Amino acid sequence: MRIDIAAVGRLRKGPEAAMVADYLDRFARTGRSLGLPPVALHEVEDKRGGGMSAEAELLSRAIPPGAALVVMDERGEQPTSPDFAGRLAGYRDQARDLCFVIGGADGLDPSLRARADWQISLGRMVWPHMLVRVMLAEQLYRAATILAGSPYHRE
Ligand SMILES: C[S@@+](CC[C@H](N)C(=O)[O-])C[C@H]1O[C@@H](n2cnc3c(N)ncnc32)[C@H](O)[C@@H]1O
Repeated sequence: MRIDIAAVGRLRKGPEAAMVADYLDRFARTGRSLGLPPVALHEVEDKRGGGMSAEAELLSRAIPPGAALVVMDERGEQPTSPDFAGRLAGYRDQARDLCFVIGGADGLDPSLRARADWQISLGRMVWPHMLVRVMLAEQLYRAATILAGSPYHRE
């Protein structure tokens, strides 16, 4: 199994980058004994102003063939953290690769959303894509702690 995040935009050094790195590092350490691999982050940038369709093309190249496509979108399903952890464990148990996709300022091209295996919403409000990276990284770490039975997550 591999886990990737494909995201539009380059995250410069700063608080969001530090938080993403910290949560992904914690995920890697907690996930090791659970059979969960470290997350690889792929940033894509369309410098030609081609909009969502050009971004979709770049994102598609970053999605490993055969990986379950998990699109982050405010219109998606709103799983609980234990649900999210359970689904993550399910993909691991099937040895299925997983790729999370986060759009840019204009959002994700409908063609990408249409072929998603799962659309996850972090609430119905729209968040800046850099914060979505932080929240996704935190939820991955939280999921690993839930699967490990550690007391980080409390209901
Ligand atoms: C600034 S938002 C783009 C919003 C855009 N207006 C749209 O209609 O999609 C950038 C990206 O962050 C992610 N995002 C923003 N809010 C989200 C939410 N509530 N839940 C899940 N993902 C979200 C999505 O991947 C989105 O494409």
